[in-house]
Amino acid sequence: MRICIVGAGYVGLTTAAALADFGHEVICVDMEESKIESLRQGKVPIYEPGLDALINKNIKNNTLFFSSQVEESIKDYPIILIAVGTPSQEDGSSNLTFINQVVEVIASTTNVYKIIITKSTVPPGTNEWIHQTLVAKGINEDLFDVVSNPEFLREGLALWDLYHPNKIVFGTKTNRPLKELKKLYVRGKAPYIFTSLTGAELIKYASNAFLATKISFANEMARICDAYDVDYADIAKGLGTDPRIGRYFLNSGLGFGGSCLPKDLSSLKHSAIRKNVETKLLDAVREVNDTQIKLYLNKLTTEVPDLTEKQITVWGVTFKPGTDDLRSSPAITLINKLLEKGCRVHTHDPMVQLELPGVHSHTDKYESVTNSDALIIATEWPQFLESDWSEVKSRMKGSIVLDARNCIDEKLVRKQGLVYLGVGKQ
Ligand SMILES: NC(=O)c1ccc[n+]([C@@H]2O[C@H](COP(=O)([O-])OP(=O)(O)OC[C@H]3O[C@@H](n4cnc5c(N)ncnc54)[C@H](O)[C@@H]3O)[C@@H](O)[C@H]2O)c1
Ligand SMILES: O=c1ccn([C@@H]2O[C@H](COP(=O)(O)OP(=O)(O)O[C@H]3O[C@H](CO)[C@@H](O)[C@H](O)[C@H]3O)[C@@H](O)[C@H]2O)c(=O)[nH]1
Repeated sequence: MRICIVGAGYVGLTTAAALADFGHEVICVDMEESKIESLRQGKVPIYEPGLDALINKNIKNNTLFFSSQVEESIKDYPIILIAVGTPSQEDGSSNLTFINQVVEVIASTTNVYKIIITKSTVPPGTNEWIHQTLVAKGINEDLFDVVSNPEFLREGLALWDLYHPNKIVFGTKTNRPLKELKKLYVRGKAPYIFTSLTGAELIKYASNAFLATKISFANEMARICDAYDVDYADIAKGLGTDPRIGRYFLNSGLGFGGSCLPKDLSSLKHSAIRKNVETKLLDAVREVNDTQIKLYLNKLTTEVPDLTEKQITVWGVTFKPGTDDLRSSPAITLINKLLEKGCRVHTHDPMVQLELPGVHSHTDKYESVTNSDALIIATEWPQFLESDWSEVKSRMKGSIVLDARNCIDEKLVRKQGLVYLGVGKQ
């Protein structure tokens, strides 16, 4: 099949590489010319394991192309897959400017039948709106089908997820595009979930809201464990053995960040309010998450009451391990709070040299702790788990290790005479 993917961001690029590898002819277009230019030369602007090699393989095989001629490509291709960003607005609702731009182009260029697939995460009612807008702009309903096909990939594991989906969701208005849609992906044993346009949109929001709920539940349980001197890891293990609960997404720590969970939670709340539906649970999930950083900072100030002029090292700045993505990273929020309190902040991250005023970034993790009063682990990169704690101790001025992802073996840290702090970790 010939597919035009609009948006060469995280989802656009990973999906383009996978679909080209599945045997389709794929063109990935973006309005950012410099991005397209470097992609044409095989330079991939994001870090995702395996993506660089896959993109270059497909470019060589002539199955994957890049272009900044957005309009021409949309006109030329029979299947349009929209993967543009849908960022949060100040009130928490989704900014649909980029979706609107693409719909405008589709409306002005469609004169033969097209399947228009929305992969971007969009609020309930958006795909219905796309359909109605095209009709209102004079495009005959015989000339298009709108499909809501949300994406569930995780950053850092994006290609694995695209090759091994656990479900494929298609929201449609009619059965007409189904035959073509079934040729799109490698499905394995994943079930198809066929639903309405709005049903598919809500499956995506419900998934991310549920994952966020699990994390906030874990964080609240860790607070209770802390108060009762119980190790939360035991609780997570106990909970996780029940298949009705499952062990995934029960790790406590600084809370959830990234480009999706916080944004989608806010957008879902906004969509509910627009229909006068109360969101007490979603509000509580957000509240717990918003107070996690304060909780860890309070833990730190029990040992270091005045943080002014203290040198604090933060290990891990990305929103989770395995990515270079800093979008809504809890580590960055933490760093900004430390700067506000007058700390001198040093950082180390295996992927990112942080460029932030007032922050000293180091490529070497041991060098980053030299003369520091405290070390905070903000992202659970595997490299941190295997640290030489005697080396850390010998370089630090102070002795506090605040494990804000509950990922370090506290016995190894304490053995070196360091003070180990965690929430729900004794
Ligand atoms: N990042 C993820 O892990 C992930 C996973 C599942 C779903 N999603 C959803 O997928 C969507 C895209 O996310 P992302 O992280 O890939 O976004 P992104 O911001 O990384 O990339 C979006 C790209 O779209 C381009 N673009 C915007 N408007 C355009 C236009 N009119 N024409 C051509 N190009 C245009 C931008 O230049 C940018 O390169 C969002 O709705 C997001 O919620 C993201
Ligand atoms: O037990 C856990 C698991 C995760 N997190 C945090 O939650 C955030 C999100 O993690 P994750 O869900 O792995 O990252 P994303 O790559 O943003 O993926 C989510 O968001 C995507 C975009 O919508 C969806 O496609 C994915 O299915 C969904 O997992 C990160 O800050 C993690 O540190 C925890 O605090 N505890």
